[in-house]
Amino acid sequence: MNPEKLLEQALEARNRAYAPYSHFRVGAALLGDDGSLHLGCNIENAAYGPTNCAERTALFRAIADGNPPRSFQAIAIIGDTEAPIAPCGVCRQVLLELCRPDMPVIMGNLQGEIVVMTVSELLPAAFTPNDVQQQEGKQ
Ligand SMILES: O=c1ccn([C@H]2C[C@H](O)[C@@H](CO)O2)c(=O)[nH]1
Ligand SMILES: [Zn+2]
Repeated sequence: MNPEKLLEQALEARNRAYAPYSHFRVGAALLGDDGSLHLGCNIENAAYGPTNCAERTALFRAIADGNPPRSFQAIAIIGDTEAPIAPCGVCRQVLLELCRPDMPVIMGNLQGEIVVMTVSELLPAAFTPNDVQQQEGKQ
């Protein structure tokens, strides 16, 4: 699937956003290695903190549906931003955990602008799953 088509799917997912506090709607579409599609939207909460971003909704949904970590081809994200929307820091850390570091993150906005960066480009000098696994080896 090309980046534009995956962004179209993310735009569909954006319609499902539950954002009564910020009114800022975000959609995400995660493409599996097997061609499966996993949609996510942001889901807000009156207590604010429990809010889940569109990216994490798509990722957690895919994992819960039985897709193994790092079995994804790409994720597209769309929001009504001036420049193509960039994932928040928490989502970057989750992307690094559950996706391959060279996986493309396709970022878009409603004007049709697109920026593509890899997961590791979005979170340089990261704390990684490997750092914890090395500690396990010392015990
Ligand atoms: O990349 C982003 C940035 C923000 N949000 C959501 C969180 C919150 O519901 C609203 C405003 O930050 O947008 C996302 O879902 N993804
Ligand atoms: Zn986020």
